[in-house]
Amino acid sequence: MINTEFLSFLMERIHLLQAFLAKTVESFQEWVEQLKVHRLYRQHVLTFGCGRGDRLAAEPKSVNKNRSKLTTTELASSVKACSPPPGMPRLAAWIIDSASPLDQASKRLNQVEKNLQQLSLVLDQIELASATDSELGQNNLADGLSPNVKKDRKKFGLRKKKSSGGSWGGSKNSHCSIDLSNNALPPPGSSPNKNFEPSDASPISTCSFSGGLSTSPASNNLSSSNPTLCTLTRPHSLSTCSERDVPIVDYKSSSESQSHGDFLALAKDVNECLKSVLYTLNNEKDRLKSALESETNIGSNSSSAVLSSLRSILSQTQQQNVELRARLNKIHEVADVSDLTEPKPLRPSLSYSSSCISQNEQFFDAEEYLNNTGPDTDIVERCASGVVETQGSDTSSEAGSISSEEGSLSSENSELAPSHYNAHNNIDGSVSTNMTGRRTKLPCPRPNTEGLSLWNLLCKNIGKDLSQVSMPVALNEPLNMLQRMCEELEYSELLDKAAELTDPYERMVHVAAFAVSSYGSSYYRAGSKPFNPLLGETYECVREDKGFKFVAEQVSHHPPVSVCHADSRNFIFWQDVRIKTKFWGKSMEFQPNGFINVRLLKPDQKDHYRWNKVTTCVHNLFSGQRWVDQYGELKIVNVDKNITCKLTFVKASYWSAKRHEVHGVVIDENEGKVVRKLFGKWSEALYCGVAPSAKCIWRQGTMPEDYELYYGFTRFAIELNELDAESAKILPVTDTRFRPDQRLLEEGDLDGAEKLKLQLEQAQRDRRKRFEELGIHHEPKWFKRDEDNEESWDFTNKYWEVRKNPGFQNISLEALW
Ligand SMILES: CC(C)CCC[C@@H](C)[C@H]1CC[C@H]2[C@@H]3CC=C4C[C@@H](O)CC[C@]4(C)[C@H]3CC[C@]12C
Repeated sequence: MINTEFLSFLMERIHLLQAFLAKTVESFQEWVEQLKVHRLYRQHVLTFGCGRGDRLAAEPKSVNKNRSKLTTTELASSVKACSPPPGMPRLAAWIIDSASPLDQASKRLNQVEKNLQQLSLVLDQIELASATDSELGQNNLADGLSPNVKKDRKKFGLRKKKSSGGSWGGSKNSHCSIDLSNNALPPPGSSPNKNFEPSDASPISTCSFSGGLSTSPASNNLSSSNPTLCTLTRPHSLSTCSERDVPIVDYKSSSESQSHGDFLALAKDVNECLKSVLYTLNNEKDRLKSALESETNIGSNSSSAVLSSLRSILSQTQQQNVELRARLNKIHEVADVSDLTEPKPLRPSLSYSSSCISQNEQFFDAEEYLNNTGPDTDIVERCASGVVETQGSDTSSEAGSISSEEGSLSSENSELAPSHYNAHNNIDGSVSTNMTGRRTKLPCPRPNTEGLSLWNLLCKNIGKDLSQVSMPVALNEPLNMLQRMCEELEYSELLDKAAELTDPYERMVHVAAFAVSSYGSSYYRAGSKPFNPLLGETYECVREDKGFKFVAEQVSHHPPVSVCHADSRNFIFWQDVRIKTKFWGKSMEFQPNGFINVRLLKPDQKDHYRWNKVTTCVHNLFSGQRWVDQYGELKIVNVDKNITCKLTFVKASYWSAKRHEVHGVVIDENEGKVVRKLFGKWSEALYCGVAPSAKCIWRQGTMPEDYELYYGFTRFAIELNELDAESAKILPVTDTRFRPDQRLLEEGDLDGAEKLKLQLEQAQRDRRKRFEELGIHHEPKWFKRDEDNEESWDFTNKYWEVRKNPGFQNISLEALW
């Protein structure tokens, strides 16, 4: 009775165990699958990098599906194929190392499942036997086993076990010891190596078997229903497992007792296997945990290493910066600029460009000395609003910088103005100045001209002379044509250098570089046009640092003609500019007529150079991205020495990537041979000779900070319209610096500028009318027509005489505004 109870109890436990195991196996296998996928993903990451790893990670389902079809061996071999290189992260190493134990554990669980099925069959047998025993009350064979069972037991290596006390007998009440409790297992979280060691060093080898037995008809059924079981063998390792802790149930030489023996052997196997699996899992869990921890540490360590190296680089750079500043200050202190002081003592000058020719000056960056006061947001907002109208176009001049191989600089200084007063300071009252007191920034950035329809304007004026068409002031830059002519002297050092040279060819080379340099800054100025000067308007620029004084006057309104004259110890420069404009639809061409003249004063007075201007073209008129091109032939003639220089400005072509190219030759016309070769870019530099040994004669200077926001002005251009208190007392009222609409534009007051501009233009028309009615012909104040050449204008030098004595304040000048 007890026996039956015990059996049913056992049955119940086994079913429970089976159900539990079925679930466990299922979820374990699921987990193993997931792990496999993850392992593969990590392998991909290791092999191909994160990009592909991510891709894999993005398709976990498909990977999972595909991968689940792989056998464990395939997986293991694929893992081996991608073995991590030495020094790879611990996590990666774990992924690869864990492949084999986990696969084994998975196999073992499968086995356990099968064993449980066997157990249940054996139990059925036992039940059957005990029922038969009790019902028929008869014993079977003497040893309690059928011949078949005996055979099978031999075959599978199963044998009866003795109890721990050595007795073969035992109580029927003895417990079956399929120990599912955790007692024999390591406590959670403990290291399996320390706390739990299976009998064999390798948990895999301990129980890598599959059990299978049958003696009874039931087991025969089993064999036939599951043929694999018949072929399964029990390895010797089982004996290792089964030597210990086997609970003995003593049955008196009956088939039942033998079945019990089988049952116990199987149960013990299951127990050992489960222990081993648990061990493996715990082991792997711990290893995974420590791998993860170490990787996290490595990650944080490496990022902190990067941070600390960045910090040290930063501190080094700061140190270098401090040293550089100190050096610059020293340079500045010892810089000798006295030799530039002619009429009055000269203040230290600041550089504008990348290089210059002067020997005893050194380059230092004006920005180091900034007071740094930019326009505030208020001004910017004002700039962005309002659209005004302006008039016509014109010529102007620009300059870049010079360079020589020795390294040089171009510099500027102020006109003796001791105070930094600017009659039209920044709106917020601040002035950004450099060391000499000259400003380094315009008071306001260029207004936003989006939405300005140039197209409508041009359509309305088709057929008209565009120089006479009034254009919105928003299209203007706060400089006029007279000032742009002065801008051509930015690289006047080239002329100083030319004057020093005794070789006439070299002198020509430097004059040619000066001619090219005047186009340099126009590269940045496609966006806006200079103001048209009013008739009688003048502009003077005294640059003691550069050693020249310049004066210009608007001598004609119809057609607009601007003339200028500059004096220096080393040269005289003069030119008259009339611009012919052609509108081509999307682009506009400007052809300045007239000549530019330079006379080098050293070593003799007979070195006169004259040249024409090439065509300037503004492309993409109606889109924001206007760009400038220069093309044509520029011929410089040395009138006195019969030496010429022919320069070609190559037109930008759709078919070529080359832009802004200039090349040319210096020809000794007396001998009819090329004596020098020149090449370069008008926006960059001009070289003499043959590459790669060519010598750089001129290089465009660096642009100031935020130049795009400030009309693309160079530092030299920024200073041209500056008005300080002292100059304000000296200058004639006709000087451009007093022109109010241009000043308002500079300050960002578009509405005010527009209104004033219209008023001034109207006043000019009225004046003209009045003069015509009175029969008075306008006579330029400071220039007179060349008697031999109607088109040409001579400077009378009266301007400087009157300036000196009695002073412009003491003579009456026509009020233009
Ligand atoms: C519709 C608008 C925006 C057109 C703008 C036209 C501007 C960019 C044009 C008009 C007249 C042109 C100037 C004409 C003459 C000279 C003299 C030369 O030695 C250098 C280039 C320079 C100074 C040109 C620069 C570009 C220029 C200023």
